[in-house]
Amino acid sequence: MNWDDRPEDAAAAAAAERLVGPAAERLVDSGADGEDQAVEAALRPKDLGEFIGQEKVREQLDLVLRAARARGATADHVLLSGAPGLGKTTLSMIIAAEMGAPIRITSGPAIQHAGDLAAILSSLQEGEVLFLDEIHRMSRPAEEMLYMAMEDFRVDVIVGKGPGATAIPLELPPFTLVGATTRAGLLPPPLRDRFGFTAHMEFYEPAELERVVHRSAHLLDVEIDTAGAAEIAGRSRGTPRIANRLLRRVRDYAQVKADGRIDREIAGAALAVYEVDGRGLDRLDRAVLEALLKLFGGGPVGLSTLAVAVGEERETVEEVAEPFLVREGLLARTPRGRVGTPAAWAHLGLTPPQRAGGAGQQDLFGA
Ligand SMILES: Nc1ncnc2c1ncn2[C@@H]1O[C@H](COP(=O)(O)OP(=O)(O)OP(=O)(O)O)[C@@H](O)[C@H]1O
Repeated sequence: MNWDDRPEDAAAAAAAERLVGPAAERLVDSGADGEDQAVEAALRPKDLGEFIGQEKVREQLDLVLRAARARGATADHVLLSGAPGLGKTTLSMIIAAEMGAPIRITSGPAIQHAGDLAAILSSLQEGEVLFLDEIHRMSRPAEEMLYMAMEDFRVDVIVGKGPGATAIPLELPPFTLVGATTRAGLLPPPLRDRFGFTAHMEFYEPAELERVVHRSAHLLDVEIDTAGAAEIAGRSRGTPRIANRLLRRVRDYAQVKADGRIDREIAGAALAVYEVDGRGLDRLDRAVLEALLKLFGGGPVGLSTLAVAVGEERETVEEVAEPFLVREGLLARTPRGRVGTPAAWAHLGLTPPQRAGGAGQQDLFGA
């Protein structure tokens, strides 16, 4: 039996108190929203020197780009993998800027037919950077066309249908493909192998995010002290996009409730209004943890049951709340279901129940 779907659990949970409503717009979502896109353009670092953190990636990329420039060649294709909001788009723009090349931006889902890709590729200028976001979501035929384009700078355009169809080879100017993906493991090996340089982007350390916050505050003309920046950085879930978004909300608060300057107290008070706690958990994250600990004694409990208890879709809990909770060591996915860790009990200020025979919560992790 799949422990996530036990009907008795679902029934029990359905009767349980609903802790929250549907997932609202989340301040701590690492994806971009409309407002972000406009501000992000202004806040993006323009060259590798301005790009904060990711030391190894920066060092390696710097070598790749310098060497290409020295040879007067187009840079090798680059694959960037990592969670949303860590700076993949920013890096692709930096690659273009460092190479003195124009950039074309598109995404996997936008390329459903090989013809869409052929149209883009055939209109590239020599040396141009093609940024393909969510490259793992491209259609199969487009992907196959991309193999040849990356390797030989050539595509075969199929004209006609059925037995009369002919392939017309089309020469392409040399270009640099920068592919971005949140799931490098989903890329077929033939595609992965065609990238000359692959970089995995890690979540940022609090000290790095503090620098991101200081830099953005400076660009937005906001006064902020070290403690205020640290407060925002600590709640930003390792993600520059979230740090920038929280900074903007704290700025609003500081303007309305104080004199516009941000310190630890103002940052803390502002983020309390937006229900982002000291560790970066928001209302949904805490609702999941609270249900897990308070309603189900810390688990193990099936995912569907947990989702019903918080009044959310199973996918929302699994894809939106859980990855961060797991990363933070607050929730564990065990074969018997979800379990709250000792750190989760501590974070919510609750005491774990003693199990029969004196077994504590930790014993569940061996399941
Ligand atoms: N290393 C960094 N230093 C300073 N700011 C950064 C850094 N990385 C990202 N940012 C800022 O974070 C925001 C989001 O970055 P970006 O759009 O590049 O992320 P992404 O990984 O492409 O996200 P997605 O996968 O959702 O497209 C931008 O405003 C950018 O300026």
